[in-house]
Amino acid sequence: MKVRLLSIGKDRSGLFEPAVQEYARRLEHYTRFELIELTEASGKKLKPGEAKAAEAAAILSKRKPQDWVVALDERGTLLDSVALGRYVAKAQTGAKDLLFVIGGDEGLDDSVRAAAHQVLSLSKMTLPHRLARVVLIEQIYRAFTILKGEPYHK
Ligand SMILES: C[S@@+](CC[C@H](N)C(=O)[O-])C[C@H]1O[C@@H](n2cnc3c(N)ncnc32)[C@H](O)[C@@H]1O
Repeated sequence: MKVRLLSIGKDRSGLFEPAVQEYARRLEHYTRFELIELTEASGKKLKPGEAKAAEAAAILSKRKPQDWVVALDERGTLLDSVALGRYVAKAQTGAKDLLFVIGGDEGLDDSVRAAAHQVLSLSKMTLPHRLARVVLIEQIYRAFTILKGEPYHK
């Protein structure tokens, strides 16, 4: 299976990128994995709603027919790590790929949530999107170690 993690905008602080790259490297041991970064539309002098719609069009153009789209949103469903592992296993069994999507400063457009197979919350709190990205990639890595019965998850 292939897992892709799509996000909007660059990590200008550089705080989280080393951790993301480390988990991306580790994930390659378990699955085909790709990080996708799309340019923020908010810097293009668009109104907030227009920026979200432009980002949504770019996000949805990356979908492939075999993808299950998982939209990250604080209002989504809270899963524990074992349940995320079960979700990954279900996708694997169904010969599906996973496309995880993290929004930009303005969040995700309704059209992305509507197109998603799952809207996933990492917490009820709002996280900066770059921090959400590192938490999510660690949880994807953890899910694969759970499926392999490895001791990483205690
Ligand atoms: C700064 S947040 C956007 C907040 C925006 N006000 C909203 O209503 O969505 C940027 C992105 O980070 C991700 N994110 C932030 N907190 C999250 C959480 N608790 N659970 C899941 N994703 C989160 C989402 O993908 C969100 O679109």
